[in-house]
Amino acid sequence: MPRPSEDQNPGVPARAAALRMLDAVLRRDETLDQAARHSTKGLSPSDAGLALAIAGEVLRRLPLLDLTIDRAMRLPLAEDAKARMVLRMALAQRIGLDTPPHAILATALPLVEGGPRRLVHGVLSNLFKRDLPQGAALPETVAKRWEDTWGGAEVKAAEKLLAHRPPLDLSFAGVVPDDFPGTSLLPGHRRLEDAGDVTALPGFAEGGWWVQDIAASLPARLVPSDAARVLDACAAPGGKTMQLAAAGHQVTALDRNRSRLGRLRDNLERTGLQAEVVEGMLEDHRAEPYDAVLIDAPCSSSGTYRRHPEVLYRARPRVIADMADVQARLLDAAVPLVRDGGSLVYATCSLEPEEGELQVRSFLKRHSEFMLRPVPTIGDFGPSGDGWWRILPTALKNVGGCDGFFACHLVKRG
Ligand SMILES: C[S@@+](CC[C@H](N)C(=O)[O-])C[C@H]1O[C@@H](n2cnc3c(N)ncnc32)[C@H](O)[C@@H]1O
Repeated sequence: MPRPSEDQNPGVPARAAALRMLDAVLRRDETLDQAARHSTKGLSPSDAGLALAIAGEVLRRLPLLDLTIDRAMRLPLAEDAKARMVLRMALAQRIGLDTPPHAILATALPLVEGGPRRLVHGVLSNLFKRDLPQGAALPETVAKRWEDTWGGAEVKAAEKLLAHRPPLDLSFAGVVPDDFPGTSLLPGHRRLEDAGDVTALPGFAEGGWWVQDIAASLPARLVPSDAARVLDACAAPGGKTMQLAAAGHQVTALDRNRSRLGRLRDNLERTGLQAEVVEGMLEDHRAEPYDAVLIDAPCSSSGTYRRHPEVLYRARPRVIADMADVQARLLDAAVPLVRDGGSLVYATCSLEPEEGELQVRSFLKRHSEFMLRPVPTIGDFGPSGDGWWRILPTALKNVGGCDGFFACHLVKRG
């Protein structure tokens, strides 16, 4: 995409970067993080942060923004028109970031220089005089899928959570200091609203804690405390490896992705925790059977919609089906790596039954040597279905919610 003349207003480069990011996410299927890496090159950290925030606000509200735009147009605007994206960004800044109308206009119009400038100016001037819809909305296909699977209350809860940036959850390696800010919802956990710069929080340099959504902290809690050797089979960037190491297990952290393993090593170094780090595929991993294997499997990530709203556009049925195939292969590959009587913990940050309930039921049909051990109730999280944790959007809804998640504990008969 050509870069507009960005010297007109100091706020334009951040908006131009947001435009490039949205194009990369919605047309080239990139994640926001991937898109941010190449779209924000050369920007100051604060401009890069602003570009990311604008793109995120658009993705949280896209269906409502389009409805508002379509109602304000006399002639329909093409779905992929640049003017539509500029209008979406302008409305998202007004609604989600409270940017003043004059600042929005001054930075939006240069993006359509030599194009439909008058149209964009007219539509925005008109819309800024009206009440704009404040909420967020799931794409229609996702809302329908989740309503069919989980019911309308879960869709409503998801849309409510999506409208706000989520609180920050921290997991602690040891006892949480009494004077540490925030609210504790589980042992070893603190939740902070508007945490700001995490590196400025007490204990960052000492590595006593790391950022981890509370739902993502559940699977490692299923590994029995007496499991000596534990394989974290899809380990990077290491949230669960750190939990397991902090709980005293002897952990092998395996992952196929070298750069993500680099982040895992950095995390271990910062927290001073120990694990054997192995780069490789679970399918090729050969070792003495472990007391427990944790598979935090790659998935559609649809449960992370609050922090990564682009998953709502990327987690299409084809992607879900492909990831379910990968997960089945990983589960099968783990079977010989679990000792008799040992544990296999399976988890995904997905709200799709194909990556959770259905996956496990079909594994149990293929492997009669395994059985489900019901998960316990800890804090507000209790077992559902056949005895797993199915974490839905209504979970913790009065205290800021959490990621959608699935986790279960399988035991190999001894
Ligand atoms: C959901 S992420 C894991 C997150 C991690 N457990 C944590 O808590 O930070 C899934 C990981 O699986 C890894 N992965 C995917 N296929 C794999 C395979 N066949 N063998 C090993 N790792 C794999 C990916 O590289 C990715 O890092």
